[in-house]
This record gives sequence, structure tokens and C-alpha cells, in this order.
Amino acid sequence: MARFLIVEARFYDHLNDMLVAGARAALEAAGHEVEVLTVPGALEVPGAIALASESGRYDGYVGIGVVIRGETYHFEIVAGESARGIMALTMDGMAIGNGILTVENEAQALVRADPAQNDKGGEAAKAAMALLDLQGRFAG
Ligand SMILES: Nc1c(NC[C@H](O)[C@H](O)[C@H](O)CO)[nH]c(=O)[nH]c1=O
Ligand SMILES: CC(=O)[C@@H](O)COP(=O)(O)O
Repeated sequence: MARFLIVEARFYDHLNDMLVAGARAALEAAGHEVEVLTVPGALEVPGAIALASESGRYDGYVGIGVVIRGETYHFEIVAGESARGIMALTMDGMAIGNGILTVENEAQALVRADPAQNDKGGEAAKAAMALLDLQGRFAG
């Protein structure tokens, strides 16, 4: 049993609920403990994971959020920088799954968030679990 923290950017409530449900279901099906921390937007997800890691309470993390393209360059910043921040932490050896959708419209997000369809929340949780397994395998 490991302890996972889901950090969710609560920007689109209905989409987030589906992503978190998928992530939680995958983690609990594998017998892990799950807590959820909510932040305002995807840009806050990497920083929140970094802060939470200082507690030493968690073995792995799942970042959840939805970024939908608007009219300006802001989409590129939020989508790219949230992924970059998560990847930077991952390269430091943390077990993190990136479940932040970066889509053109709500219809694309719905299909991907729905646990009964693409289940991207569950997919991100499985990625975090896979990295945690690797940590165990390669730990010196
Ligand atoms: N436009 C979206 C955002 N934008 C907000 C940022 O993530 C951030 O909270 C703000 O810039 C303050 O630092 N966040 C999303 O999660 N999804 C979006 O579509
Ligand atoms: C992340 C986004 O692109 C979006 O929410 C911001 O919209 P806009 O570019 O129309 O300000």
C-alpha cells in the first residue's frame, strides 16, 4: 500500500470530477490510499506537488486538470508550463502522473475525462503507479 496525493486544478468542476473519479478508482483498485488537494488552476499543480512533497507523507502524485484553448496565447502558457513543471519534478525522481488535459474544446475534454470512455484520470494514476514501481526497482 502506498499513499498518493491527487492535486486537482479545479477550473471546470464537472470535468474535474470525472478525472478525479477515474484517478481515485485506479489507485484504490490497486490498494493505495488517496488524498485530494485542490488548487485554482493547472499552473499551480506543479508547485503544489513540490510543496506537498516536503511533508514526506506521499509516495506518488497525480496532477489533474483541464486546459481548454481560449482566444489568446494564455493556453500555450498554461498547457506548456504545467507540463514542464510536472516533468521537472518527475526528472528529479518523483512518481507523478500527468492527468492535465490540454484540449481545443469541451467536447474533446468530456470524452477524455469520462472514466467510461478515455479515462485519462485513470491513465495518469496508472503512470504514477508505474513510476513508483520503478523507484522501488532501482532504489539503491
Ligand atoms: N485557463 C485555464 C487556467 N488558467 C489559470 C491558471 O492555471 C492559473 O491558475 C492562473 O494563471 C493563476 O496563476 N487554468 C486551468 O486549469 N485551465 C484553464 O483552461
Ligand atoms: C487557458 C486558456 O487559454 C483560456 O482559459 C484563456 O482564455 P483566453 O485566451 O480567451 O483569455
